[in-house]
Amino acid sequence: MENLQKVLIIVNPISGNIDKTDIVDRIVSVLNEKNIAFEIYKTTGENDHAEIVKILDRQKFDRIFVLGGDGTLKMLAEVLKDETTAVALFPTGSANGLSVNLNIPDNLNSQIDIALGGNKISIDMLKIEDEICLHISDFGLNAELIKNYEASAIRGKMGYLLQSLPTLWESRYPFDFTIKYNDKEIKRSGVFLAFSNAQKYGTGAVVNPNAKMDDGIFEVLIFKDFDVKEILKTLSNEIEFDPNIVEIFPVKEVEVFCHQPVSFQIDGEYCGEKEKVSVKLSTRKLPILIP
Ligand SMILES: Nc1ncnc2c1ncn2[C@@H]1O[C@H](COP(=O)(O)OP(=O)(O)OP(=O)(O)O)[C@@H](O)[C@H]1O
Repeated sequence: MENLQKVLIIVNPISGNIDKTDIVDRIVSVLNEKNIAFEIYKTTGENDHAEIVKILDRQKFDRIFVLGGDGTLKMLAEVLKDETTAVALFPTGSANGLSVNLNIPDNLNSQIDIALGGNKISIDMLKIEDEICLHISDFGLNAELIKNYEASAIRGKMGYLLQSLPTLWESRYPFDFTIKYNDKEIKRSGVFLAFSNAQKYGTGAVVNPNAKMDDGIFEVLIFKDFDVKEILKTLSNEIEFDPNIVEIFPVKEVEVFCHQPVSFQIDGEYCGEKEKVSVKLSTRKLPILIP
């Protein structure tokens, strides 16, 4: 174990509808046993970016523990400028896509061991206009599903399942895209187009089987048709898609223009309908502790 002096613990009290008191108590008792100082910040949902910047400006932390979902982590990623402070995940959101991709276990003691251990990966982050994306962002059918899910009362996987048929029924797919990258311009039609730095969605569906989160590139994925056979492959561990249905290519920077406004999402948060987005690798990476 590195010589850890001080840890910042960021707790989102509402994420995933989970009471985190016992989790925090357990973490605190381990830190006390090991004589590691700590500070706890509870998010409020208002002004958290600015409050965390103030805390990080005031002092240096060796580690930051995050108890929340993808949204809480993304908020930290947007303000954490010091790439030597590694982040530990305690996945407690309704969507924990990054933890799923990094194989963070469910067991709290294992999570604490990882958080205090020395195994790290510095993941690439995507910059989409002014926002950070940590794993997958997309145009089309999946973003429409997230929009309908956010408007419904039922959370979790069942909530997504219940919204899947109405989403398919109402969708105006296929969507027409013009994609500009590496001085090329191509036109494609598809049910969804994703920018992906990760292999899977938080639900576990594998859409970008060969992705590496720290390789300095990300992938553009286009599902050209609503093909049940190819969609079922995302739920298995099969890693070869039919190239006539699924096109995947690596980029460092890309611009996508839609021929009409299309639903768009970043890391599971619906962002409205958009006609154009520019995506590039962030100049910063995010160091995360892994098993
Ligand atoms: N104390 C709080 N009260 C209400 N909202 C909060 C609070 N703290 C953080 N938030 C909100 O929590 C969201 C981030 O939650 P996160 O994505 O980490 O977990 P989640 O369970 O996946 O949440 P969601 O179901 O809303 O996506 C942000 O929208 C943030 O504004």
